[in-house]
Amino acid sequence: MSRTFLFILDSVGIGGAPDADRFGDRGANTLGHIAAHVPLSLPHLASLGLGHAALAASGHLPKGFTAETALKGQWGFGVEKSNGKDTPSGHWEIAGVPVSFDWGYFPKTVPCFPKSFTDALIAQAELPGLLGNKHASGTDIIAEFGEDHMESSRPIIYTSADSVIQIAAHEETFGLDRLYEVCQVARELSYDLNVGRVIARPFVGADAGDFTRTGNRKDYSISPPAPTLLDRLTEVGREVISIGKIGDIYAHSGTGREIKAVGNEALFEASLAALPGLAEGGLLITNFVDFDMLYGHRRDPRGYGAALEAFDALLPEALALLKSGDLLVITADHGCDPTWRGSDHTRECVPILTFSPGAAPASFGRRDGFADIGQTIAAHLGIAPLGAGKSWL
Ligand SMILES: O=P(O)(O)O[C@H]1O[C@H](CO)[C@@H](O)[C@H]1O
Ligand SMILES: [Mn+2]
Ligand SMILES: [Mn+2]
Repeated sequence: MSRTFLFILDSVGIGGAPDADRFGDRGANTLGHIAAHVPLSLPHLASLGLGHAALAASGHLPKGFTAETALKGQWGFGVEKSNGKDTPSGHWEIAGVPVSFDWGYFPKTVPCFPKSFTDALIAQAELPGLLGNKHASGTDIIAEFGEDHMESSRPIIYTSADSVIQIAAHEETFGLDRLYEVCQVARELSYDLNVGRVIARPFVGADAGDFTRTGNRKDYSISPPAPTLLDRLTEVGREVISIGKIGDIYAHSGTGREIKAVGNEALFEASLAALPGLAEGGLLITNFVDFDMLYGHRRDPRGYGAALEAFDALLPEALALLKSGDLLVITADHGCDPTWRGSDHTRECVPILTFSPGAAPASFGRRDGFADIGQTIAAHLGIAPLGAGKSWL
C-alpha cells in the first residue's frame, strides 16, 4: 500500500500546446512569460524538473532556470485532450475523464445570455432585473456596476471564455444566502444550456474604489460525465481528502472529506496538516487557486511570480513529511498567461512533476492526455485501471 498527494497549481501552464491556435493562444506560456517579466527563483520546483518540463513542452528554458539543475524527482508534461481550457475539463481529465462533449458558451455580444434564460431567472428568483450581461473580468465588472447594484439590488451577471455563468452581488446589502439562492435558480435553468458552472461571486466594500471579492465564492458545477479517479477510490473504500475548490470542481462526487481554506498559504497549511493522517491507499488532492484567480486572470505577472516563489519556499515542508511508498504529484489544469491579451485562460501544456522518497530522478516525457496522471495514480494505489490514460509506472 502507498499514498498519493496531488497538488494542482491552478493555471500554471508551460506553453507549447499543439492545438493552441484553435484557442487563439499560439505562443501563450504562463511560466515562460512570467520568468521573462520578473526575476524568478524556484529552486525546489526546478529540482523536481519544472525547467526541464517547460523546455520539453515549449522549446524554451524559462529565464532563471538551468538545464544543469540536479534533479531529485521525475518529470514530464501533459497535453490536454479535452475540448475546453477550463478548470473542470482540466481537473476531470487529470482524474481520468477527458471532456469530449462541447460545453455551452455565450457569444461576445451584449447581452450575452439568451433572453429566455434571463427572463426566467428574473421571474423565478424574483429579481428587479440584472446588470452586466456580458463577457467581463470579475474585478472590472464589480467596479463598473457595483454601486448601481447596491442601489437597485439587481445582481451582476457575466461570463468568460469558459462555460460559466457568474453572478456577483454585495454580501451585506444583497446578502450571501440570497446570492446563493439566485445561483441555485440559475443552475437549475442552465443545465439545458450545457453550462459547466454557475459561480457565486460575493463582494464587500462601500464604493467602486474599494469593492473586494470575498472568500465565499461558491461554484455550482455539473457532475463529471463518468466516474473519476476520486469516485473509483471511494467505491473501493479508499480515503479521499479534498482541499480548497476540489469539492466544488468534482461536484462533490467521490471527494470524501472536504476541507476549505482561503489563500494559497492556508491551502498549503491545510494540506500539510492533513498529510500525516491520510490512510494507506488514500489520495489527498489540493487545488491552489490563487495563481489563476488573483494573478492569471488579473494579468499580474509580478504577483504571479511572487506566488510561485512563495509556493516553492513551502514545498520542502511537504517533501519532508512523505514516507517511503508515498507519491507526490504536482501539476496544473490549464494556463492563464498573465502577459496575454484579455483576461481568460490560455491553452497550454502543463508540467507533471513527481517525487517519492528514495526514487531515482527520471523523465516520463510527453503525455498525450492529462488522464495519464489519474491512470498512474490508480496504478500506484493499486486499484483497477481507469477508462482513460496510460500509466508511466
Ligand atoms: O474574472 P473572474 O471573475 O475571476 O473569472 C474567472 O474565473 C472564472 C472561473 O474560474 C473563469 O471563467 C474566469 O472568467
Ligand atoms: Mn483552473
Ligand atoms: Mn480561472
